[in-house]
Amino acid sequence: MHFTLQKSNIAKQSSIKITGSKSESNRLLLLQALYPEIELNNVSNSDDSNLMTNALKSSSKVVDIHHAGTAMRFLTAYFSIQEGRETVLTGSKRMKERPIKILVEALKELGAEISYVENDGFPPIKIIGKKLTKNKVSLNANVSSQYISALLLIASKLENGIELTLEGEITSVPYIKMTLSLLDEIGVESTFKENTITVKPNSNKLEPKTLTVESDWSSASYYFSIAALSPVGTEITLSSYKEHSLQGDSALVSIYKHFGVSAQFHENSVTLTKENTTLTPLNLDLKNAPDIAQTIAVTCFALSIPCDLTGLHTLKIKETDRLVALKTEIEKLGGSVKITDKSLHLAASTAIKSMVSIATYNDHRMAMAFAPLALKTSIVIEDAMVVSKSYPTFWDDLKSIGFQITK
Ligand SMILES: O=C(O)C1=C[C@@H](OP(=O)(O)O)[C@@H](O)[C@H](O)C1
Ligand SMILES: C=C(OP(=O)(O)O)C(=O)O
Repeated sequence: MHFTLQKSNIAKQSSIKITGSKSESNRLLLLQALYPEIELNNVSNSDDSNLMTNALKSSSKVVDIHHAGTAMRFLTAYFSIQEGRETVLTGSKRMKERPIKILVEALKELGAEISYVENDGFPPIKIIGKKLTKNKVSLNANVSSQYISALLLIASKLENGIELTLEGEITSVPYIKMTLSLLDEIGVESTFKENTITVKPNSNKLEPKTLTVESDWSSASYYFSIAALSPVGTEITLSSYKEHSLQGDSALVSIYKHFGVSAQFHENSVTLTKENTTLTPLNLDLKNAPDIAQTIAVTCFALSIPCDLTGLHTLKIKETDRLVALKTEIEKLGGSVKITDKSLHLAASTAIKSMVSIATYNDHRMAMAFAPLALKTSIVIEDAMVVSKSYPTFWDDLKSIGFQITK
């Protein structure tokens, strides 16, 4: 279903409650399956987290996780240690193009039994659950941190824990640190020194504990963009957020100062305020926060600021090739974009074309990143319900702050 967003003005003051982080949720759901004494609050209502919950409960042989990358990678590790169980883990057409070989090889090095059902190196995969007895493994850390988090999440259930050597430049580091912090919160010990991570085994029950998932910072990015495109004095309050987050995308707070957006934290929320600022070109390395690249590129386009975004080598294996998708859609709107396989250069724009129809390529972040442009001009977002992958109430929330949206 396509949505038309008429050129809109938003309320001077508004507030939004955003669902729990899908990254934290999908880690904690897996840990809860391993350690049922954990209780969770504010779990994400995203498709990806619902798919994770259902997959962990499912006893069927074929488990389909659709577009959910974290679920695919984390469950590959999880089913590898479900002794005696045979599982075929599959996903959407796009999931079958997202590489998994590095993780599969690492698990096999630990003793896992995994084979490819269709194409070598890609889902679907057949996993025969086993007791994994080895504990030392090394893997290339430059393709996806999700492979590393997957191994870390099951590590404490291995007889000897894990000693992981990370080769090459480590990408998306905050997501690895998030995994280790959550292990620490539930009482599993680990170390991360230089390029080696160790996790201690723990076959015992843990102290019963309730953990509250912080709301999703990647979802918050769209409100940083909205604030940046709004008149000076506009305030948007988002909950539930804290100043010291486990989520690397909380780097938004410092990044969006560049666009005149300040963030004040309260007990359980953060207020974004648009302030007067002089706009200058932006140079940014996003290897630690790849999911906010689309939001930032569109903010720059809307504000006519040239930008150079680097560290984007993981974008081409996400829900779509996000570099190509960004270039194609920004150029439809009148912008000029150059891409390599790891960077994006946006020239200063002159005008934004009106009523352009933005294709979303089964990528929630394409839909959400382009939506703030409605503060500048009318725009159509194709297949708008794609947002449910991470943020099902996105359009209702935009309406509640003043966006005029029709089907
Ligand atoms: O571990 C996680 O929760 C995630 C890690 C990142 O992936 P990569 O490590 O593949 O960049 C990120 O893009 C994804 O949305 C969520
Ligand atoms: C890349 C993403 O998700 P995943 O890799 O888990 O599919 C995302 O949410 O932007």
